[in-house]
Amino acid sequence: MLLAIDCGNTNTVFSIWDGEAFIGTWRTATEWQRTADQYYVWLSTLMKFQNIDVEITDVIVSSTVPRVVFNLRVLADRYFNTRPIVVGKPDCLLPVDVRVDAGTAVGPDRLVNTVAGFDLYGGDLIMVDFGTATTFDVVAEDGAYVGGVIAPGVNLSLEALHQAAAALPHVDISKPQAVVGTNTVACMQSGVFWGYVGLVKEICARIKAERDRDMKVISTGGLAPLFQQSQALFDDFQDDLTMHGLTVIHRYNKENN
Ligand SMILES: Nc1ncnc2c1ncn2[C@@H]1O[C@H](COP(=O)(O)OP(=O)(O)O)[C@@H](O)[C@H]1O
Ligand SMILES: CC(C)(COP(=O)(O)O)[C@@H](O)C(=O)NCCC(=O)O
Ligand SMILES: [K+]
Repeated sequence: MLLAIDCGNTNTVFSIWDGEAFIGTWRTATEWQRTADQYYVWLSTLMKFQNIDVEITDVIVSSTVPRVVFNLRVLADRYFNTRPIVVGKPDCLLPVDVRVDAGTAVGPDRLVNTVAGFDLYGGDLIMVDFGTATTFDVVAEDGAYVGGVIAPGVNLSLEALHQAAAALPHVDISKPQAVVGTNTVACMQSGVFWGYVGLVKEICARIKAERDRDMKVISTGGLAPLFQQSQALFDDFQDDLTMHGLTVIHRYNKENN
Protein backbone atom coordinates (compact mmCIF):
# COMPACT_ATOMS: atom_id res chain seq x y z
CA MET A 1 0.00 0.00 0.00
CA LEU A 2 1.12 3.52 -0.79
CA LEU A 3 1.90 6.22 1.75
CA ALA A 4 1.73 9.63 0.02
CA ILE A 5 3.25 12.60 1.84
CA ASP A 6 2.58 16.19 0.80
CA CYS A 7 4.77 18.57 2.72
CA GLY A 8 3.95 22.28 2.39
CA ASN A 9 5.58 25.19 4.16
CA THR A 10 2.83 25.18 6.83
CA ASN A 11 1.34 21.68 6.94
CA THR A 12 2.37 18.14 6.07
CA VAL A 13 -0.34 15.69 5.00
CA PHE A 14 0.03 11.90 5.10
CA SER A 15 -2.47 9.73 3.19
CA ILE A 16 -2.70 6.00 2.66
CA TRP A 17 -3.88 4.91 -0.80
CA ASP A 18 -5.16 1.35 -1.23
CA GLY A 19 -5.17 1.55 -5.04
CA GLU A 20 -8.74 2.80 -5.23
CA ALA A 21 -9.30 5.20 -2.35
CA PHE A 22 -7.55 7.03 0.45
CA ILE A 23 -8.25 5.02 3.58
CA GLY A 24 -6.69 7.48 6.02
CA THR A 25 -5.47 11.08 5.95
CA TRP A 26 -3.65 12.94 8.73
CA ARG A 27 -2.16 16.39 8.99
CA THR A 28 0.71 17.71 11.07
CA ALA A 29 2.58 21.01 11.20
CA THR A 30 5.70 21.04 9.02
CA GLU A 31 8.83 20.98 11.19
CA TRP A 32 12.11 19.98 9.62
CA GLN A 33 13.53 18.91 13.01
CA ARG A 34 11.01 16.08 13.36
CA THR A 35 12.80 12.71 13.17
CA ALA A 36 11.76 9.51 11.42
CA ASP A 37 11.05 7.95 14.83
CA GLN A 38 8.74 10.80 15.75
CA TYR A 39 6.85 10.53 12.46
CA TYR A 40 6.44 6.79 12.96
CA VAL A 41 5.09 7.02 16.50
CA TRP A 42 2.61 9.66 15.38
CA LEU A 43 1.52 7.82 12.23
CA SER A 44 1.26 4.34 13.71
CA THR A 45 -0.76 5.67 16.66
CA LEU A 46 -3.27 7.34 14.35
CA MET A 47 -3.49 4.25 12.14
CA LYS A 48 -4.18 2.07 15.18
CA PHE A 49 -6.77 4.54 16.43
CA GLN A 50 -8.67 4.22 13.13
CA ASN A 51 -8.19 0.43 12.97
CA ILE A 52 -6.10 0.71 9.82
CA ASP A 53 -3.94 -2.40 9.81
CA VAL A 54 -2.13 -2.40 6.47
CA GLU A 55 1.41 -2.91 5.28
CA ILE A 56 2.99 0.13 3.66
CA THR A 57 5.16 -1.00 0.78
CA ASP A 58 5.63 2.25 -1.16
CA VAL A 59 6.23 5.87 -0.22
CA ILE A 60 6.03 9.00 -2.39
CA VAL A 61 6.95 12.46 -1.15
CA SER A 62 6.39 15.99 -2.46
CA SER A 63 8.05 18.62 -0.31
CA THR A 64 8.32 22.37 -0.71
CA VAL A 65 10.70 22.30 2.27
CA PRO A 66 13.94 20.56 1.20
CA ARG A 67 15.17 19.99 4.77
CA VAL A 68 12.32 17.67 5.76
CA VAL A 69 13.08 15.18 2.99
CA PHE A 70 16.01 13.61 4.83
CA ASN A 71 13.92 12.42 7.78
CA LEU A 72 11.09 11.27 5.50
CA ARG A 73 13.62 9.16 3.59
CA VAL A 74 14.77 7.63 6.87
CA LEU A 75 11.12 6.95 7.81
CA ALA A 76 10.55 5.07 4.55
CA ASP A 77 13.77 3.13 4.83
CA ARG A 78 13.68 2.23 8.53
CA TYR A 79 9.99 1.52 9.06
CA PHE A 80 8.67 0.52 5.63
CA ASN A 81 11.83 -0.91 4.13
CA THR A 82 11.39 1.02 0.90
CA ARG A 83 13.11 3.78 -1.05
CA PRO A 84 10.71 6.71 -1.45
CA ILE A 85 9.99 8.42 -4.75
CA VAL A 86 10.74 12.11 -4.20
CA VAL A 87 9.05 14.45 -6.70
CA GLY A 88 11.50 16.85 -8.28
CA LYS A 89 14.50 14.52 -7.91
CA PRO A 90 16.09 13.33 -11.17
CA ASP A 91 15.05 9.70 -10.63
CA CYS A 92 11.36 10.61 -10.30
CA LEU A 93 9.75 10.50 -13.74
CA LEU A 94 6.90 12.86 -14.54
CA PRO A 95 4.16 12.08 -17.06
CA VAL A 96 4.23 15.70 -18.26
CA ASP A 97 6.89 18.08 -19.62
CA VAL A 98 8.24 21.00 -17.62
CA ARG A 99 8.94 24.00 -19.87
CA VAL A 100 10.61 26.72 -17.78
CA ASP A 101 13.91 28.64 -17.80
CA ALA A 102 16.98 26.41 -17.45
CA GLY A 103 18.07 26.03 -13.82
CA THR A 104 14.62 26.78 -12.37
CA ALA A 105 13.67 24.43 -9.54
CA VAL A 106 9.88 24.41 -9.79
CA GLY A 107 8.12 23.71 -6.48
CA PRO A 108 7.26 19.99 -6.44
CA ASP A 109 3.73 20.82 -5.24
CA ARG A 110 3.22 22.73 -8.47
CA LEU A 111 4.42 19.81 -10.57
CA VAL A 112 2.10 17.46 -8.68
CA ASN A 113 -0.85 19.85 -9.12
CA THR A 114 -0.10 19.99 -12.85
CA VAL A 115 -0.10 16.20 -13.15
CA ALA A 116 -3.31 15.92 -11.12
CA GLY A 117 -5.05 18.62 -13.12
CA PHE A 118 -4.10 17.12 -16.49
CA ASP A 119 -5.22 13.67 -15.33
CA LEU A 120 -8.61 14.94 -14.17
CA TYR A 121 -9.42 17.67 -16.69
CA GLY A 122 -7.02 17.45 -19.64
CA GLY A 123 -4.91 20.45 -20.70
CA ASP A 124 -5.32 24.25 -20.80
CA LEU A 125 -5.70 24.76 -17.08
CA ILE A 126 -4.89 27.30 -14.41
CA MET A 127 -4.44 25.53 -11.07
CA VAL A 128 -4.82 27.92 -8.12
CA ASP A 129 -3.41 26.57 -4.83
CA PHE A 130 -4.18 28.52 -1.64
CA GLY A 131 -1.31 27.39 0.59
CA THR A 132 1.36 29.33 2.46
CA ALA A 133 1.83 31.04 -0.87
CA THR A 134 -0.96 31.32 -3.42
CA THR A 135 0.32 29.76 -6.60
CA PHE A 136 -1.09 29.74 -10.11
CA ASP A 137 0.24 26.86 -12.19
CA VAL A 138 -0.34 27.03 -15.92
CA VAL A 139 -0.91 23.70 -17.67
CA ALA A 140 -0.56 23.68 -21.47
CA GLU A 141 -2.74 21.80 -23.93
CA ASP A 142 -0.38 18.78 -23.77
CA GLY A 143 -0.26 18.77 -19.96
CA ALA A 144 3.12 20.50 -19.66
CA TYR A 145 3.84 22.83 -16.76
CA VAL A 146 4.72 26.10 -18.50
CA GLY A 147 5.10 28.46 -15.55
CA GLY A 148 2.75 30.51 -13.45
CA VAL A 149 2.44 33.06 -10.71
CA ILE A 150 3.46 33.15 -7.04
CA ALA A 151 1.59 35.55 -4.75
CA PRO A 152 1.73 35.89 -0.96
CA GLY A 153 -0.68 33.54 0.81
CA VAL A 154 -3.93 34.76 2.35
CA ASN A 155 -2.87 34.11 5.94
CA LEU A 156 0.62 35.38 5.23
CA SER A 157 -0.83 38.70 4.07
CA LEU A 158 -2.93 39.07 7.22
CA GLU A 159 0.02 38.05 9.38
CA ALA A 160 2.29 40.56 7.64
CA LEU A 161 -0.13 43.39 8.53
CA HIS A 162 -0.14 42.26 12.16
CA GLN A 163 3.64 41.92 12.29
CA ALA A 164 4.39 45.28 10.72
CA ALA A 165 1.75 47.53 12.28
CA ALA A 166 1.62 47.97 16.05
CA ALA A 167 -2.14 48.59 16.21
CA LEU A 168 -3.26 45.75 13.92
CA PRO A 169 -4.32 42.54 15.68
CA HIS A 170 -3.94 38.93 14.59
CA VAL A 171 -6.98 38.21 12.44
CA ASP A 172 -8.36 35.04 10.85
CA ILE A 173 -9.67 35.32 7.32
CA SER A 174 -13.39 35.23 6.65
CA LYS A 175 -15.72 36.72 4.09
CA PRO A 176 -16.66 40.21 5.28
CA GLN A 177 -20.31 41.30 5.18
CA ALA A 178 -19.45 44.56 3.46
CA VAL A 179 -16.51 46.02 1.60
CA VAL A 180 -16.42 49.09 3.84
CA GLY A 181 -15.33 47.85 7.26
CA THR A 182 -16.53 49.74 10.34
CA ASN A 183 -13.97 48.23 12.72
CA THR A 184 -10.29 47.29 12.42
CA VAL A 185 -10.82 43.55 12.01
CA ALA A 186 -13.49 44.04 9.34
CA CYS A 187 -11.25 46.51 7.49
CA MET A 188 -8.36 44.03 7.45
CA GLN A 189 -10.55 41.12 6.36
CA SER A 190 -12.02 43.24 3.60
CA GLY A 191 -8.61 44.28 2.30
CA VAL A 192 -7.35 40.74 2.11
CA PHE A 193 -10.57 38.97 1.06
CA TRP A 194 -11.70 41.37 -1.69
CA GLY A 195 -8.11 42.05 -2.61
CA TYR A 196 -7.70 38.34 -3.23
CA VAL A 197 -10.90 38.10 -5.26
CA GLY A 198 -9.50 40.86 -7.45
CA LEU A 199 -6.08 39.24 -7.61
CA VAL A 200 -7.49 35.91 -8.73
CA LYS A 201 -9.75 37.51 -11.37
CA GLU A 202 -7.05 39.75 -12.79
CA ILE A 203 -4.33 37.12 -12.92
CA CYS A 204 -6.58 34.49 -14.52
CA ALA A 205 -7.87 36.99 -17.10
CA ARG A 206 -4.32 38.04 -17.97
CA ILE A 207 -3.08 34.45 -18.26
CA LYS A 208 -5.94 33.62 -20.65
CA ALA A 209 -5.27 36.78 -22.69
CA GLU A 210 -1.51 36.13 -22.80
CA ARG A 211 -2.06 32.55 -23.97
CA ASP A 212 -4.91 33.63 -26.22
CA ARG A 213 -7.25 30.81 -25.27
CA ASP A 214 -9.92 29.87 -22.80
CA MET A 215 -8.69 27.83 -19.85
CA LYS A 216 -10.37 26.01 -16.98
CA VAL A 217 -9.54 27.43 -13.56
CA ILE A 218 -9.28 24.80 -10.80
CA SER A 219 -8.78 25.69 -7.15
CA THR A 220 -7.31 23.69 -4.29
CA GLY A 221 -5.96 24.27 -0.77
CA GLY A 222 -7.63 24.87 2.59
CA LEU A 223 -8.90 28.36 1.82
CA ALA A 224 -10.24 27.71 -1.67
CA PRO A 225 -13.83 26.99 -0.54
CA LEU A 226 -14.02 30.39 1.14
CA PHE A 227 -13.38 32.07 -2.19
CA GLN A 228 -15.43 29.61 -4.21
CA GLN A 229 -18.65 30.54 -2.38
CA SER A 230 -18.28 34.25 -2.99
CA GLN A 231 -17.88 34.55 -6.74
CA ALA A 232 -17.71 32.36 -9.78
CA LEU A 233 -13.92 32.50 -9.67
CA PHE A 234 -13.25 28.84 -10.42
CA ASP A 235 -14.66 26.21 -12.75
CA ASP A 236 -14.06 23.52 -10.16
CA PHE A 237 -12.61 22.87 -6.70
CA GLN A 238 -10.56 19.79 -5.74
CA ASP A 239 -9.81 19.21 -2.09
CA ASP A 240 -7.27 16.40 -2.47
CA LEU A 241 -5.67 17.48 -5.73
CA THR A 242 -2.07 17.11 -4.55
CA MET A 243 -2.74 13.66 -3.12
CA HIS A 244 -4.37 12.59 -6.36
CA GLY A 245 -1.33 13.81 -8.30
CA LEU A 246 0.99 11.83 -6.05
CA THR A 247 -0.89 8.59 -6.79
CA VAL A 248 -0.68 9.31 -10.55
CA ILE A 249 3.07 9.97 -10.37
CA HIS A 250 3.62 6.88 -8.24
CA ARG A 251 1.79 4.68 -10.75
CA TYR A 252 3.69 6.25 -13.66
CA ASN A 253 7.05 5.53 -11.99
CA LYS A 254 6.05 1.94 -11.19
CA GLU A 255 5.14 1.37 -14.84
CA ASN A 256 8.10 3.17 -16.42
CA ASN A 257 11.04 3.03 -14.01
N1 LIG B 1 -9.78 24.84 6.27
C1 LIG B 1 -9.01 25.90 6.57
N2 LIG B 1 -9.53 27.02 7.12
C2 LIG B 1 -8.73 28.08 7.42
N3 LIG B 1 -7.42 28.10 7.22
C3 LIG B 1 -6.85 27.02 6.70
C4 LIG B 1 -7.59 25.85 6.35
N4 LIG B 1 -6.73 24.93 5.83
C5 LIG B 1 -5.52 25.51 5.86
N5 LIG B 1 -5.59 26.75 6.38
C6 LIG B 1 -4.50 27.70 6.53
O1 LIG B 1 -4.11 28.06 5.22
C7 LIG B 1 -2.71 28.20 5.14
C8 LIG B 1 -2.16 27.26 4.12
O2 LIG B 1 -2.39 25.94 4.54
P1 LIG B 1 -1.93 24.71 3.66
O3 LIG B 1 -2.80 24.61 2.45
O4 LIG B 1 -1.84 23.51 4.52
O5 LIG B 1 -0.49 25.27 3.24
P2 LIG B 1 0.85 24.55 2.79
O6 LIG B 1 0.47 23.53 1.76
O7 LIG B 1 1.66 25.68 2.24
O8 LIG B 1 1.48 23.93 4.00
C9 LIG B 1 -2.15 27.94 6.53
O9 LIG B 1 -1.95 29.19 7.15
C10 LIG B 1 -3.27 27.15 7.21
O10 LIG B 1 -3.30 27.37 8.59
C1 LIG C 1 5.78 28.68 -4.22
C2 LIG C 1 5.92 27.71 -3.08
C3 LIG C 1 6.64 28.38 -1.92
C4 LIG C 1 4.50 27.30 -2.60
O1 LIG C 1 4.62 26.47 -1.47
P1 LIG C 1 3.41 26.17 -0.44
O2 LIG C 1 2.56 27.38 -0.37
O3 LIG C 1 2.61 25.02 -1.03
O4 LIG C 1 4.05 25.77 0.83
C5 LIG C 1 6.66 26.40 -3.53
O5 LIG C 1 6.02 25.87 -4.63
C6 LIG C 1 8.12 26.66 -3.87
O6 LIG C 1 8.95 26.73 -2.99
N1 LIG C 1 8.43 26.83 -5.19
C7 LIG C 1 9.76 27.05 -5.68
C8 LIG C 1 9.81 28.08 -6.78
C9 LIG C 1 8.91 27.80 -7.98
O7 LIG C 1 7.97 27.02 -7.90
O8 LIG C 1 9.16 28.41 -9.04
K1 LIG D 1 0.81 26.73 -2.79
